[in-house]
Amino acid sequence: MPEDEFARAAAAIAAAGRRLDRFGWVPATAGNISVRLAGDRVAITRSGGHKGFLGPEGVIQVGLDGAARRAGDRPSAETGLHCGIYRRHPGAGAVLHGHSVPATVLSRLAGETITLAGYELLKAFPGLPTHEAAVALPVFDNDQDIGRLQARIEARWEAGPAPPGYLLRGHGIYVWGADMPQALLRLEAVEFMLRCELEARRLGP
Ligand SMILES: CSCCC(=O)C(=O)COP(=O)(O)O
Ligand SMILES: [Zn+2]
Repeated sequence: MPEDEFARAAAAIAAAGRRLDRFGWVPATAGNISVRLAGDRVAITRSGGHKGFLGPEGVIQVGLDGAARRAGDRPSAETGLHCGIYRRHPGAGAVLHGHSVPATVLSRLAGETITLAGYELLKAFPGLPTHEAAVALPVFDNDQDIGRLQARIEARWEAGPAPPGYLLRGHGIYVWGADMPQALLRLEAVEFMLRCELEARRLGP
């Protein structure tokens, strides 16, 4: 029943918000979280709420075009990025966006990618059975025009295979998975590796 599906998705989103908040990845009202629903619908956080304290009204429904299903609802300002992921990657079932210190700082220092290599936790990414592999996370310049930003992201996806995540310069990170547990696992793995990269830079050569 669609209402049960939405209630389950809203509960998973609220639990994920509490988890991201515990790590300090959604300061102030930063971050947004979504789950794909049947029938080209998406459950997504309302804009402007604290993602660590999501109540029953904190999650709403949009279509895959990003439009709110209920008049007057204001979905996340970054809904277009979530819907862009679901449209392009049919296997995506949940999307997480956070503003951690490592993602924010490293994306400011990076070029077009951040390469994570030699970490055991790379195994959390699809198709990487050993720690000897590498993942090149795309880094896009931030843009308040979400449609324009999404067009640049799609152009990158058109250019070839890309990992299930990217960074926005000086802003934060997007990661997705087949479902919420997989999205959380990937986000935690990549955040751990970004923290290691930041720590290594502090220590110097
Ligand atoms: C207060 S953070 C600025 C907006 C942002 O980047 C974000 O992640 C939260 O926006 P939302 O509309 O999803 O609350
Ligand atoms: Zn954001």
